[in-house]
Amino acid sequence: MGKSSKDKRDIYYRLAKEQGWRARSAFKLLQIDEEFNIFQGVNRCVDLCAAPGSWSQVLSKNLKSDDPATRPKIVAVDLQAMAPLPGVIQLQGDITKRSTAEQIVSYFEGQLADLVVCDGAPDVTGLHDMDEYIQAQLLLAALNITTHVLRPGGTFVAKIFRGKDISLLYAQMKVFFPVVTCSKPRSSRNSSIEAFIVCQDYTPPEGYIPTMLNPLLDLTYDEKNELTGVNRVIVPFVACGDLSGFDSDQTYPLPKGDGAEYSTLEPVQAPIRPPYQTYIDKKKRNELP
Ligand SMILES: C[S@@+](CC[C@H](N)C(=O)[O-])C[C@H]1O[C@@H](n2cnc3c(N)ncnc32)[C@H](O)[C@@H]1O
Repeated sequence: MGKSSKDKRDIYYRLAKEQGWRARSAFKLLQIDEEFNIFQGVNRCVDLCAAPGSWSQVLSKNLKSDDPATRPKIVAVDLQAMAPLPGVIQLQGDITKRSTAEQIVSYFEGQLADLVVCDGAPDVTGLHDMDEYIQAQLLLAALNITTHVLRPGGTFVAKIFRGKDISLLYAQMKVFFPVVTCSKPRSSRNSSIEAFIVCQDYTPPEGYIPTMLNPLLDLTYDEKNELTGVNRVIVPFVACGDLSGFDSDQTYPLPKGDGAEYSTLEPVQAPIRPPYQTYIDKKKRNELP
């Protein structure tokens, strides 16, 4: 018997079949709620990376609106289409794209969500560093959208991979949420580095203006749309490295591929490292433009 067929027969897989959940992941959200009570008082919710839709099912069944005349509003987003669910508005799109984020924001028509959940996972490549990196990018895209739609005091729950850079992600979440907890539901396989961060009491930094511009994720920003205020961080730029052999009053393009110009400072007496040595040799032989 192959490993995958054995895995599929675990208790949560069978329970999901019996109880009509679209995926065994439903139990992860249910168990997170058991521990953190995240559904209480939620009238509006966003389910990011929602397909095939078991988390949306859980939300649709468990959220109870304050006003019995209205259903809680749930917006579900995924790259893939998913079968319709009662009371769930679906949006097919990529959460790392600005246009998708804008559509989600527009669904809320100025009202803010009480809860944002994200069970996003890339197609795993098996290259752990790559998988962790893409997972972190999804998480940051989810956080970016969250800063637009979550009400102060609201909750954000997202899947993470507990890799070696996880403390950096925790630090990024702590900028926006005073209470950040890492949770591993029983239904999440022990063999997986998957876990969930439960970020509570959304409190953006004073003066923080949510922006769709995230240079990490969407390179379509331009000069007119520059980040401003506390969103704009300027770090010192320091040229370094061995510059011996360069004229102090001229600039030379870097070898092809670097896409930048290289300004010279005072020549320094230091051992010449190989890449520069080649460059300097070429310069001496007048082979450079
Ligand atoms: C583990 S599944 C989610 C399962 C879902 N929570 C459920 O309970 O049915 C991960 C989902 O993330 C989605 N996804 C991955 N990258 C995405 C992206 N950039 N934008 C939107 N969805 C994405 C995939 O299409 C996939 O459906």
